[in-house]
Amino acid sequence: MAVKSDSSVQSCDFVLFGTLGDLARRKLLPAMYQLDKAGLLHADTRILGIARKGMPQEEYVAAVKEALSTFLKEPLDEGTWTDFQQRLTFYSTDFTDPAGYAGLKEVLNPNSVMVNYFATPPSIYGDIGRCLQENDLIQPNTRVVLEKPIGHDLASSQVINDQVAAYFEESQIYRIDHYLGKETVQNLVALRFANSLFASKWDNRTIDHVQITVAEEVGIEGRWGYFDKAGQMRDMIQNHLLQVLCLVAMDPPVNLNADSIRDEKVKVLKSLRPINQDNVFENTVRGQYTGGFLKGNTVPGYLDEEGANLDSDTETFVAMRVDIDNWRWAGVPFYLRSGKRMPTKHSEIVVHFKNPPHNLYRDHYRQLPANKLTIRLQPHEGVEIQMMNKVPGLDSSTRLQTTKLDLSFSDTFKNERIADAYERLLLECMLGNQALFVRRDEVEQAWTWCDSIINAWENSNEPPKSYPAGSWGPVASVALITRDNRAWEE
Ligand SMILES: NC(=O)C1=CN([C@@H]2O[C@H](COP(=O)(O)OP(=O)(O)OC[C@H]3O[C@@H](n4cnc5c(N)ncnc54)[C@H](OP(=O)(O)O)[C@@H]3O)[C@@H](O)[C@H]2O)C=CC1
Ligand SMILES: O=C1O[C@H](COP(=O)(O)O)[C@@H](O)[C@H](O)[C@H]1O
Repeated sequence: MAVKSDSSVQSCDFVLFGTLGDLARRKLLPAMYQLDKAGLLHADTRILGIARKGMPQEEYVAAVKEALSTFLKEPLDEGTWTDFQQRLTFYSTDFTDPAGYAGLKEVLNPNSVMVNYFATPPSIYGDIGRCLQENDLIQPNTRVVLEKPIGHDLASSQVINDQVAAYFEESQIYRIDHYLGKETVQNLVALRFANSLFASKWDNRTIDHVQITVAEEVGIEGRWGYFDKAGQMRDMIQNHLLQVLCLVAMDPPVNLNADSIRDEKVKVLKSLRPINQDNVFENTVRGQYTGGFLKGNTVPGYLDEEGANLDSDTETFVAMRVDIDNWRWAGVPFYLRSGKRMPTKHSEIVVHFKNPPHNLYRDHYRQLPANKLTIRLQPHEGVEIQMMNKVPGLDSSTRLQTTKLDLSFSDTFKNERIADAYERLLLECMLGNQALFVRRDEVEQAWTWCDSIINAWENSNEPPKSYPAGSWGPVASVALITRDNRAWEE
C-alpha cells in the first residue's frame, strides 16, 4: 500500500472520543480505513480510540475489524488492514474526568497535529474541552470536530458553542454537516462557478424557481429517543437542506478559502424571509407517516415504531416555500421538501428556468416546456439538462421534442470511486481546511430562521398532517406548490 508523505498530508493523531459508538463504527473508522487504502494518511498518522469501557488493545483491534467488516461496502482488503491496525491505539477513560486523561499525553506524538473527534453527545463537549485543557493537551495546532446537531434551538446551540469556544479558537473548530462532504454537493460549486453558461444565467432574470428534495426511504431506524425530540425540521432542514440552499443561492465567493465561502453562505441565511405565525401555514406543511407499503413490504407508522409515544406530534416530513429577499433572488421561490419513509431514497436540486420571452412556436405549442437543470445528489449522481430540440425530418420544421443532456457520474467517471462524505471531511480536517465545515454564525443564523417556524408550529397546536409510508408526503404539500401554478418533480 502506498503511503504518501507529501507535505500536504500532515501526520496526525486522530483522537476518536466515543470510538465504540454507532457513528464511529458506522462511518468514522471505515472512512479512515478508506483514506489509508487510498494512500492519503501520513505514515505517522495514528488513531487513538477512546471509550469509557476498558478493554485490552487486542480486543479493541478486533472490535474495529468487526466494525469495518460490517460497514464497509466492499470486502476488507487484508493488505490495507495489516497496515491500518498498526495505527490503532486504545485508551479508556470517562470523558468528563480530567484525571483520566493523565496518561493520554504519553501516547500522543508531539510532532503530529491532534484532531479530536467528539463522537459523543453534545452535552459533554464542554467537559472534554475542560479535561483536555487541564491536562495541557490543547496546542495551536490542536483541532476539534463537532457532530451535529449543535443544539436544539438558537439558545442551546449558543450554550454548546460557548462551551467549546472556552477552550478552542473558531479556527480550530470543525463543525460537521456531512452533506458538505458529498461529491455532488461539492460539484455544485464547480458547476456554478467553473461554467460561464450557468454563472451568467443564475438569477431572477432567467430562473423561475428552484426545488430541493431530500427524500429518505428509511424511517427513524430505532432512534426514537433522539428523533422524537428533533423532528425533520431540526434533523434535516436546519442543517443539510439549508446548506444546500446556500450553495445554490450564494453569490460568487472572492476565492475558495473557507471564510470567503462561509461569508457568502451567511448572507443567504440572513436574507431568508422570516416565516412566523402570520405566514407559517401559507409557506410550510408538516407531516407524519402512518403505516403503509414500501417496495412491496408493509412498514409501521411513526407512532408504531419501536419505543414510540402514542401521542407524539413530531414531524417526519416538511415541505416549504422559501423566499430569499435579495437582489439576485427577488421573486424566485425555493421549494424545499424532505421526509422519511418516502417511496425511494432520492435527493436532487431542480432549477426551473423561465420560458423564452416570446414563443415563436405558439401556433403549435401554447406553452413551451421550460428548460430544467437537475442536479442529482444521490443516488445516480449526475447532472441533467432538459431542453427543446427539433425532431429530425422533412415533414415539419416545427415538430419539437423535450430532450435531455444527461451526465451520469458513474458513466462519465468510470474509474473513479465516489467517496463517502466522511472520507472527504476527515481528510480536509487533517489538512486544516475549514471550507467544508460550518462556521458558528452559520449555525446560529440557521437556528434563528428555523426557531421562528418551529415556534409558530408549536403555538398553533395544529398536529402534523398524516401521509402513508411509501408516499410523497401529505396532500397539502402538493397544494403548497400548485397554488403557485407549479408542480413538484416526481
Ligand atoms: N450515529 C449516527 O449515524 C450519527 C450520529 N451523530 C451524532 O454523533 C454523536 C455520537 O452519536 P452515536 O455514535 O450515534 O452515539 P452513541 O451513543 O452510539 O455513541 C456515543 C459514545 O460516547 C460514549 N460516551 C458518552 N458519554 C461518555 C462519557 N462521559 N465518557 C466516556 N464515553 C462516553 C458512549 O459510551 P457508553 O456507551 O459507555 O455510554 C458511546 O460509546 C451524537 O452527537 C450524534 O447526535 C450525527 C449524525 C449521525
Ligand atoms: O444527518 C442525518 O442524515 C441522514 C441522511 O443522510 P444521507 O447521507 O443518507 O442522505 C438522516 O437519515 C438522519 O436522520 C440525519 O440525522
